[in-house]
Amino acid sequence: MTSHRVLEDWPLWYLPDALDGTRAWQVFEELLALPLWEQPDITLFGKRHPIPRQQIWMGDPDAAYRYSNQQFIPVAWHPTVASLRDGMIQLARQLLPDAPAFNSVLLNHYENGQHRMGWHSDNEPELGSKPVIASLSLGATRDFRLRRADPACRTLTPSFNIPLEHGSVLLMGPGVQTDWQHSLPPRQRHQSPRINLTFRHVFR
Ligand SMILES: O=C(O)CCC(=O)C(=O)O
Ligand SMILES: [Fe+2]
Repeated sequence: MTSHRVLEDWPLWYLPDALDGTRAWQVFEELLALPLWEQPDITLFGKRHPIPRQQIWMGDPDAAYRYSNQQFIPVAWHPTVASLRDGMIQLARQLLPDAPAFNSVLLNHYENGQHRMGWHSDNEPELGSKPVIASLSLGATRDFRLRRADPACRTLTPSFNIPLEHGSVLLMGPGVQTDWQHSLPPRQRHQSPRINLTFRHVFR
């Protein structure tokens, strides 16, 4: 499998053909049809807004997760997602032999180019101090943007985009969530849907 090391000093890899294209489209259609997608409200500066995307938390029953001040109890593993999880654990361990077994996944559905995700790091305490996250992308290619978490570092290390293609995996290893932030900026001209799955290990 092809893997590109994205950064010299951090364990970040891009694997463009992690999932075979035909299987990836089958999975995409299957996940798109799940009756589980939700668009919860978040509170920003005291005002409630629906999040600009749809999501599903899936995982082991005790892998509860806090996100944007809300507690999410994961829904049970869908068999297709469980089999993707097993593949992602194997893949992660090829590059990071100590990678933990993923026990939860956040699925995001970006219906069109207006759907997006703002700057953040996945550094919630339940992910531990050295999170390993495998991010699988399906459907439309969208730019994933990275910038240094410390604003003082941003002049020396500029922000950059990685276009995440259908069937690709971005593997983020220890340190990436500490030193970097990421976002999925809106792209007005992109109208087709995308699904992203970030496999995580939640400590409990
Ligand atoms: O959709 C993406 O590629 C990013 C998703 C993400 O950053 C997250 O779920 O934490
Ligand atoms: Fe993230």
